[in-house]
Amino acid sequence: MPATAWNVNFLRSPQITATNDHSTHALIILNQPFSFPLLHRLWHSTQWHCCADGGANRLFDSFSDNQDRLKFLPGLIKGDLDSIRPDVRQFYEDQGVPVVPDEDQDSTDLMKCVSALEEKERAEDLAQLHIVLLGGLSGRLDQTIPTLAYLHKLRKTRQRVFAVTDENVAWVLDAGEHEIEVDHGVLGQTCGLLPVGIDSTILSTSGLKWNLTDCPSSFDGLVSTSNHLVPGERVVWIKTSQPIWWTAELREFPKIC
Ligand SMILES: Nc1ncnc2c1ncn2[C@@H]1O[C@H](COP(=O)(O)OP(=O)(O)OP(=O)(O)O)[C@@H](O)[C@H]1O
Ligand SMILES: Cc1ncc(C[n+]2csc(CCO)c2C)c(N)n1
Repeated sequence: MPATAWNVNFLRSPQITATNDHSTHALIILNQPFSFPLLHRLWHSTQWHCCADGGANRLFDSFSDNQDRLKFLPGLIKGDLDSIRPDVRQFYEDQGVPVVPDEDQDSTDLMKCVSALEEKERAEDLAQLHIVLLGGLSGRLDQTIPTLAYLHKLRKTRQRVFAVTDENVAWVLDAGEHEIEVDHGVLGQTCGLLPVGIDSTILSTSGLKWNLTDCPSSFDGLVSTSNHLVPGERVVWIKTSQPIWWTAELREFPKIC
């Protein structure tokens, strides 16, 4: 099997990459803090925008006036709607944004948004969009670990699902070989390979400061944390016998005036 190629071009400045193909990604905004530069960048590199319940409050609060708010209207707000504020709900409903309640108490608001995306893909006969989650890696542990678990499950049915915060971009690498294109303008130095949700894996890598060769990794043994990308290296190669979480540090994006 050839190595799976990965890039995080959706995090690059649209000015740098006119080739940024925003028509292939969906953004799901979760209820966790994020900076405006990160939102701005992700918004413009994604085609469909969905807020998971209280994620709508975060989007709304990213702007000081309605004129700017109107430039960032999501395609959908979905969840059990116990977190969205009444004023935020009213504002988006007035703009014609569908605010869809789903009372299911066995699935999270994130899961409800992914189901909505899948319904949209079916209804519009779309090719699968790559999913970008804004948030989901920090905050309450009983929300964070389910995000880690959910992306493990999604890898079986979705091609690409990324979780992005101001500090990290992370995703699950399936068993096999991967080549990650490293954009040093977007990614910081630090990265990790985290054996979450598996008993153990056998890892080999190149392009990192601390490389591994056929090395077992597990919670009982080695976890590659605080590893480094090597300046000048354009590709990280990873071979893993089991799915593994890959995480890389993000550089701070420039302020938007
Ligand atoms: N404190 C948190 N820490 C980490 N992630 C969070 C946190 N709060 C919310 N999220 C993420 O944002 C999504 C929307 O959250 P929201 O606050 O609207 O609803 P919730 O009622 O707390 O979450 P849920 O209904 O999904 O259990 C959640 O599904 C979860 O993925
Ligand atoms: C074993 C088990 N644990 C917790 C919940 C609660 N729960 C999980 S997702 C969700 C919806 C939140 O919007 C709620 C309330 C459950 N159903 N089953």
